[in-house]
Amino acid sequence: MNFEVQGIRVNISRAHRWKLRPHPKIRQGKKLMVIILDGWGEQIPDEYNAIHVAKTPMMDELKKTAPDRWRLLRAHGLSVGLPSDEDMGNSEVGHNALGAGRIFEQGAGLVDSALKTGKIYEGEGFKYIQQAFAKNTVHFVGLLSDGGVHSRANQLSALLKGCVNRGAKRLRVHVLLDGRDVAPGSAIKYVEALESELEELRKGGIDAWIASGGGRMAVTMDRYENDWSIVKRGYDAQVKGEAPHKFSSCGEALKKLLEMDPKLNDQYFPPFVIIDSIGQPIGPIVDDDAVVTFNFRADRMVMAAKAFELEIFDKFDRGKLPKIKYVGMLQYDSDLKLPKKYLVSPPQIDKTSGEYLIHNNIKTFACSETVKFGHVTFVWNGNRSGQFSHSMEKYVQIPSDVGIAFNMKPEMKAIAIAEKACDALASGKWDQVRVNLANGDMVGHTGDLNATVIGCEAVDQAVKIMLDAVEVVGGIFLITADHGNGEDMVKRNLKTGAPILDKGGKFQVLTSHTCNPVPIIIGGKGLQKGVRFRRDLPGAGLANVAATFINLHGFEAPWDYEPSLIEVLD
Ligand SMILES: O=C(O)[C@@H](CO)OP(=O)(O)O
Ligand SMILES: [Mn+2]
Ligand SMILES: [Mn+2]
Repeated sequence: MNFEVQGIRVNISRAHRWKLRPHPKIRQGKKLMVIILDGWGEQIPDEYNAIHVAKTPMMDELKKTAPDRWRLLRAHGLSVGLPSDEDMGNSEVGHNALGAGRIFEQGAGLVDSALKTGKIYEGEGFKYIQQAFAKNTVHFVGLLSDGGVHSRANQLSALLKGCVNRGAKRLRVHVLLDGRDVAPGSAIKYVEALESELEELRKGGIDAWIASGGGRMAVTMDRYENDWSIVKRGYDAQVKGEAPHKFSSCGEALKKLLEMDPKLNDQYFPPFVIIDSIGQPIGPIVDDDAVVTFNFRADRMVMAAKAFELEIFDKFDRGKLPKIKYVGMLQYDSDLKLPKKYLVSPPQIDKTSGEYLIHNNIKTFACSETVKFGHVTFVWNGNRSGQFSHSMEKYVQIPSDVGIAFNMKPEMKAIAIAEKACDALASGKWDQVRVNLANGDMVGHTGDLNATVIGCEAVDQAVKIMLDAVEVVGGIFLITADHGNGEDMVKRNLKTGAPILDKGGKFQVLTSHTCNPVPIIIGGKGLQKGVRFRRDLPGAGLANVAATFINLHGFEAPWDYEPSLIEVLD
């Protein structure tokens, strides 16, 4: 559409037309169930593939009986906006792509470029922390590994050096141990590397130490307000210098805590504080210090950001809040403007499918359990809090189990989520019912193969319950996943695919996501005859899904979305 402003002809980009054209062949008005299986990839069907070992009659049948409506999608690397195809997928980039229908360069790559070009040092965020360089301490809080899902150790190293080169004199690092995106037991490797970097800095006259630490699942990195006590433990160690365990170095902490509990996985290490020779913590966060949370991924930093920044805060007793200069590596929530200051601007994910749907009168119900709730809402909507429309969208959260590792209850809330979804569908109020089933991922991350098998069986049962409900209303279903995890529970020789065994013949557990493709399946009584997957998009990925479900709702997808996966044969 064209119009004139002050004599200049302006063309309103087609992207801003929220009204979508009716699909030429697919009718509107069918109910659509969108099911995201978290951490459910496709991989060699052997004994270390929990999804293969699990009894999954529903998913097996869908694969066998509808070859035109079952295919694989890329869910890692460049297909989801990560720096390279060596990068495994993750929930944030996966759900961003699913919901936005396009590929956006994600935090990992944005931080890499900002560090490489030096732009990171020119922004408002850096200038803010720079005020603490001359007389105060700069603290770095974040996940120490090269998993690349939430953070990357080489970005921390570059930032530490960048701060020193620009005048910082006193640095403290508060490390969160991984063992989830990287091998369990590998934390020591990252700690040693960091300790030697800090030692180098000390040789140059900089006062630089690791000041506290703990495992990511026990300290700081909770998400979606599942368990504030995790954030409190981190806050107490980092800010107050208080923790149940005190050691003279981080290396010693890891060694001693492992001696106390040899089975302890890095991600569950209790909080610890490093103390000096007279027993005082060497790096509590105090007035006028600067604090950087160096994770680029939002979900597991939002709560800590609130604890560091919000004046009004009632989640736990912070004591006297020090007056700090706090920045995030990225802004973690652009709607809440949290944190206010940050080093790198997050991806601007706009015009997501959810917003199009409400403009086209498609009403959405979204549901998951707490640990994945934000994935099908906040992350799906381009890291945007809340609903686009309160009357046209409803988001329901089923409380996750708290205080246990998920291999203790691997069924998680799959059945409860399925039942909620069925009720929503049967109510007739909602056109799209969207759920995330967490088991393949959350149980997969524990590295417990048997428990993951049980978790995947629960997922299959939940899928069956939901597909039966779709059948009753004559609707359509679309099942896919955000990345792999449960389909591979063992470290493999990259060339042969053979499992790597340790000296005792035991397999080496894989707790991380994978680079495997994920399935996508469509079906249901309401699916128009002749609809099948196109054959000309062999390299399609998660970003092609949004156009696909917009078609299934009976609309043409926005022109700038990645192409739809389906075609309709006459
Ligand atoms: O647990 C998490 O934070 C990540 C892995 O680091 O998993 P997901 O991307 O599936 O949320
Ligand atoms: Mn996930
Ligand atoms: Mn995961």
